[in-house]
Amino acid sequence: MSRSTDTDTRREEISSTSSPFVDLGVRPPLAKALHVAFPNVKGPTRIQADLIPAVLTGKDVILQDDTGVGKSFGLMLALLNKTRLHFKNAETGQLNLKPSVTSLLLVPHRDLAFQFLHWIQRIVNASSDRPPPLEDVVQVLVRDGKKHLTEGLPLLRETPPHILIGTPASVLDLCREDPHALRLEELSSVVLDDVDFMVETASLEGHTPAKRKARKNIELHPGPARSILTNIYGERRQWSAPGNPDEDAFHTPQLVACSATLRRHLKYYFFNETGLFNKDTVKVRGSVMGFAPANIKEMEDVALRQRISHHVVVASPEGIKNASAAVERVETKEDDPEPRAEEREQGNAAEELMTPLDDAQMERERKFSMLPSPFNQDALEAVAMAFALDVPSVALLTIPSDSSVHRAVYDLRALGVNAHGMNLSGEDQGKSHLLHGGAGNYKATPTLLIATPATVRGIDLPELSHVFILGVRPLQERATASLDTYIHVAGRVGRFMRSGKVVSVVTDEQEAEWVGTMLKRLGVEATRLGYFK
Ligand SMILES: Nc1ncnc2c1ncn2[C@@H]1O[C@H](COP(=O)(O)OP(=O)(O)OP(=O)(O)O)[C@@H](O)[C@H]1O
Repeated sequence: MSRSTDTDTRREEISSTSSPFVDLGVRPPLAKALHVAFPNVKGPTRIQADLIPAVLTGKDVILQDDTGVGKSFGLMLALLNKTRLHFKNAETGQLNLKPSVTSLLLVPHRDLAFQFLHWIQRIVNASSDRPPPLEDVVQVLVRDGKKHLTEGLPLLRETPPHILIGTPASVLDLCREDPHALRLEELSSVVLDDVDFMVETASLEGHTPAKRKARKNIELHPGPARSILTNIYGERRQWSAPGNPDEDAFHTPQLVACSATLRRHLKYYFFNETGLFNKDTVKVRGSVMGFAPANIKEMEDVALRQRISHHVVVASPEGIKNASAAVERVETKEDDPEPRAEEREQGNAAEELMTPLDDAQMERERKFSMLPSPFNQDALEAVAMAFALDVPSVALLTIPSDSSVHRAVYDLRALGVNAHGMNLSGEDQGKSHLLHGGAGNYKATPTLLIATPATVRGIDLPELSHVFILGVRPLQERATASLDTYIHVAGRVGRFMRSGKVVSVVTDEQEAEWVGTMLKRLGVEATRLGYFK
């Protein structure tokens, strides 16, 4: 007789109760596996209650809501719930016995692909005592040397998964290598999470030479996501023209696009310029692009923006201090006590607070020790100090996209920080923090994960309490893009009732002022950190 486990008991308990997800159209076995895998997910968030049924209708969906409200998680559930697709045999016209890829989920970077993979893996493992092989359900295709072609492509041909998750560049590589492997136009759905980062568009306003050049540039170099979309949907406008007798015979996959930031020019591209979206597209929209709540009653699942505090710290040879415009913080009873140094003062030597590096990283360390650092050392010291005083478990540091993550890791480790480049397929680099239960886990060695703004979009690390941002200044020329970047980077904290701090580290008051202006546009102001002057 087999021993019963906690998971078995939980599955039995759940089988006798109905799930609010079932009311949205989620099949009971999936709802049951969801509750076993994610016991904290008791019911849908407000946006999921709209989004899941919308995706399940099969119509096109455009979705916009704040960061951290469950958009990606809801998309994953809807895609898992879809009926498995079988392509028709091109010669006989009969449905193939072997199932095909049902949905293609395009994401802007590899770590988001791995995050989805981990979520799905957890649900698959909870689905039964003998779960199906993971590769039947989901596969990830990211550029990793040529591995996506030498290993990913043969696996995809042999075992087409229900959901294929990939970056646009890797999917385009695959389609060029073997145009028949994926049969893009026959898929059931194509989903773009964080679409604005994958499909580049330029502002429609203004006819300055710089703006004209930006628009021309996009035309000449459309980028992989645009190429894939044109490939699949390029003829849609022509076929869906009113009065076209063949309109119904023309199948294209459902198109779903989602982000917290959807600017007007992107919508124009989708609806007016290209006609990629169908005319009966469902628009799912929550609160949009700001940190100030529009309506307090609606804040229940809108990531509780008040719980993110924003800080601007000026680091210079004269010392580290709060920006002069920063205001005193008004304490609320939910606020975390600060600083947290006492939780960290367990008598640990600095070395014990470091998790080891792998061989490649060690080799890099040796090289870096011979070269001067490109980073402002005052700024790094400010990060190191705030990390030591205030971070209980995990923090994130974003550095400008043209800087070296490896070098930042090296420099911060030299300052005693347990720093790692973020890589959600590696344990110390983030994977182990992906599925943890959230705040309160102070036992693990505190870790600072380092990444560029582009590679943190959509990432959800439940224990994350702090985001440090270095190098806001280079983004100045493109104010709207900078604002969107800030929204996505800052949105890694303050998710699902958790609090969090966003600390922009700048090197002079002028830069601090610029950040202050940007915060004003978001409806918030910088508050002082108690442990800096
Ligand atoms: N219904 C739910 N109940 C409780 N927690 C949930 C629910 N749905 C999602 N979550 C959790 O909320 C977190 C954020 O979800 P998700 O990443 O989907 O947000 P998002 O809106 O896509 O954010 P972003 O715009 O930053 O990508 C995840 O940790 C997820 O496990």
